[in-house]
Amino acid sequence: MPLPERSGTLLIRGGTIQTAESALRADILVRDGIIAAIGDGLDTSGADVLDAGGLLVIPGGIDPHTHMEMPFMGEVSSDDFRTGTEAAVAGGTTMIIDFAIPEPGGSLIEAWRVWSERAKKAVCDYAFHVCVTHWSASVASEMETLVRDHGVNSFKHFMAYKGALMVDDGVLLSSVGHALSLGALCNVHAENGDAVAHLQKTLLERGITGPKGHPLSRPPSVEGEAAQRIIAIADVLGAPIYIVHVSTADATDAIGRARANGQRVFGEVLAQHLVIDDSVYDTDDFRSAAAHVMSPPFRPKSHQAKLWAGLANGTLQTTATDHCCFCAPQKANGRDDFTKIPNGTPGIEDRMSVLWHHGVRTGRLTPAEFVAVTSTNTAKIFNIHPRKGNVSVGADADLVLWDPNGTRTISAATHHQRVDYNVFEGMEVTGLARTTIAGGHVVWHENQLHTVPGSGRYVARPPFAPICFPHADTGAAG
Ligand SMILES: NC(=O)NCCC(=O)O
Ligand SMILES: [Zn+2]
Ligand SMILES: [Zn+2]
Repeated sequence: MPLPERSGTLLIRGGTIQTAESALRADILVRDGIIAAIGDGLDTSGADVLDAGGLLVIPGGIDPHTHMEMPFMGEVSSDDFRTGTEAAVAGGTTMIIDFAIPEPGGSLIEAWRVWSERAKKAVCDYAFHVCVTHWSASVASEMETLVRDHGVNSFKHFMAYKGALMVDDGVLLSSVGHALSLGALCNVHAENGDAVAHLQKTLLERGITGPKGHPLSRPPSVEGEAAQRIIAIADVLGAPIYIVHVSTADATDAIGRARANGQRVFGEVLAQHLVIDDSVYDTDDFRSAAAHVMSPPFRPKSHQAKLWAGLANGTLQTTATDHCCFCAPQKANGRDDFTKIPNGTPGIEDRMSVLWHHGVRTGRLTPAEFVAVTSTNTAKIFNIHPRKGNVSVGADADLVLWDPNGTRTISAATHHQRVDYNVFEGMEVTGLARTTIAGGHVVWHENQLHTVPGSGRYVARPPFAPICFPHADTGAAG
């Protein structure tokens, strides 16, 4: 089928609309980037037609955790906002939330400006969590400005990376408490950074300098302890909290207990952690082992069942990729010292297929749950629903014509990510994006990109997401 012109009006005909709630056979009329009508027998004069026969029409994926062109560990991650978002749309993701990270001791607003400049070449919509890496009166005041004037409703904290991004409990208490008063949600990378630093030192002293030392320096209990600690801090303050890249049974259980007690704790899991285990470090091939160095590291396989169950039973709500690419020459910085290997793995192009193949096709997730954990729940938690993560009249036309039976083999040889390996290399997956529509325009169709750098828009996110701040939603005293 030929590619429709960028005419502004598009009819998606013959598909089954799959949302997080239901499946419905209906056509969709898109006008000026917005879903204008849903139904049969729509007035479609002048519209370009996309045939969705045999396909599902789903909300475009939202990846709430990416790091495009991020300076980190002496390098800059290799996918920029153009290449990274092109890879995103090729895989059915139409929005990312990246992280603006201040210089040490620096301004949060300046970081937001720097990242806004970098993101101007994005081909799909984007937003930023802003990182809090230190505490002062000016940080508090900048958080307020970011929420009020810049559409930021989430702040990120690292409990790991001692001597760089890590914050202590005092900073966490101040920041989470302040964010609560602003109606903003705090994100946390939960690993005990002191324990990691201690174990790294001990391992190096014992002569363990290769990538095998990486998982040994970050055992599951390091994540479990930090998850419990931030949950306790949030409980003390009565604040919601969002834990990024949950990789262990330990942290999943901690979130489950907190939620059972009524705490608003949200958990994110990465596509990579769901299907790849720690056997990737069990090799003397430095390049291959270093390629898999990310934090938290890949875990013993036994953790994966808990992560999948967490997604299915609602303990974990979102899936992400922590897309953070470093090529082999960058990873080689740590050839003689695993603590110097830039941490991060790619994933943005393959998250949706991996989730469909290993989630839906195995019966772990229903198609509705797939939509919930790939877009809708993220849109609700970060307060951009129903504009995003949704197929309804008035919503943004970020849509994917999803082929539930289409098959492809994942490979760095064919992917669009600007990185020289793929952690899912050779994996044959069923379920793929035939066509991706971002902001009403076809950006991926029949295996071809049709993107326009700069067509992505910044998405301002208002504070007090109802799912995080139910008191604010009802008007009751909080
Ligand atoms: N995850 C990772 O290894 N790199 C990116 C930074 C972070 O999210 O911790
Ligand atoms: Zn992290
Ligand atoms: Zn990250």
